[in-house]
Amino acid sequence: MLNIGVIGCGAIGRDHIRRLTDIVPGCQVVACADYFEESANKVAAQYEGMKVYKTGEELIHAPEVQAVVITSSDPSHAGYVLEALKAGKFVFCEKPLAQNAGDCEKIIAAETAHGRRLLQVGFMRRYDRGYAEMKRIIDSGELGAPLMIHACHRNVSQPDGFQTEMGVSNVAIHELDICRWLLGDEYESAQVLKVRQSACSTKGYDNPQIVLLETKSGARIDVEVQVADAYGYDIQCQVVCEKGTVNLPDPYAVVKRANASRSFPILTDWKDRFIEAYDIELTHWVKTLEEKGEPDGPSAWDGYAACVAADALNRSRGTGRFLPVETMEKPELYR
Ligand SMILES: NC(=O)c1ccc[n+]([C@@H]2O[C@H](COP(=O)([O-])OP(=O)(O)OC[C@H]3O[C@@H](n4cnc5c(N)ncnc54)[C@H](O)[C@@H]3O)[C@@H](O)[C@H]2O)c1
Ligand SMILES: O[C@H]1[C@H](O)[C@@H](O)[C@H](O)[C@@H](O)[C@H]1O
Repeated sequence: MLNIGVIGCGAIGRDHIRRLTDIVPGCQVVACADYFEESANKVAAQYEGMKVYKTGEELIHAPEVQAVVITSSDPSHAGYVLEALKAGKFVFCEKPLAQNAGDCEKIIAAETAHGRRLLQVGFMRRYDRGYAEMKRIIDSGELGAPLMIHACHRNVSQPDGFQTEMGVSNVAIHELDICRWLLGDEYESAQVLKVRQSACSTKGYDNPQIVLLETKSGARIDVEVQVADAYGYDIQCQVVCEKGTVNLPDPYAVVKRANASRSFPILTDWKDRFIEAYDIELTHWVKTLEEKGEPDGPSAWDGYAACVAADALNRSRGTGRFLPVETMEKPELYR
């Protein structure tokens, strides 16, 4: 039985605690912490024997905690990951791995010093059945080489404090990971464009933005990033290959026929849209720790590659130019 401590008791922290308790076999959440102690106390009160720590650092070093799940806000990720690696503990960190590529490099240095993997990054889309089937078809070669990806990432709205850069570093970071995974390719250059702005966002951040990427093999990717669309949580992805295309399926929904129309609901929350992917992701994580003694899901290198692209995109804003996406040499541990 793997004893887990969770740092961050907000939306996804609570959701992961629920699934680690009710769905995922072979583990239990024994501790939690949150910047607002009250949030952690409220969560712990719902689960028997769950201990609350005042700080994330105390939780990481608690002797009963064997693995740490980081679900606190983006700026806190790198510090907690480094602390967990210092303690030699397994760590699952929600995306993004860090706020910039430089912090990811520190994490890579800390993990490679151990000589084995301890960290997995929460790029759960790799565990979604739709994306997995798209990858299987692309990898089979039956459609020839992939040439282009057209994707879009639409959220209903954003909380206060959301900023333009987060449209890339927090939101499109999922596409930055899934596109290089689908194509088995790396990025060469990147540019973000501002387009005609939507009246749905009046809070000072750019919406929509278009993320453009070119890969090393010359494939082109465009991602519409709409962080306040006022209608639903809508994730689309089409990979165009030489001899055909593959599309991400829409989530299961019953079609209703009434009042002279056919209709089906569109989800509004990422929790529901990727519920199965999160379940599979964390089940796989716990299973591999138990069976192999280390994780095999998205690595520090994957977290880093996405952050390098995100940094280039955010630097490109307003320049009208594609900027190079340059990574350091890939350490042996991640090959
Ligand atoms: N993989 C996914 O699809 C997915 C989905 C949602 C969120 N996330 C990621 O998970 C993280 C949390 O997102 P959320 O939607 O739950 O946000 P949230 O705001 O609902 O929750 C964040 C929680 O972290 C706490 N917190 C903030 N700074 C902290 C610190 N330094 N130490 C301890 N606790 C701290 C806050 O008090 C809050 O309770 C974000 O990094 C986000 O990018 C990933
Ligand atoms: O933190 C969330 C989460 O990662 C969702 O999957 C994404 O769609 C949202 O845009 C983001 O804010």
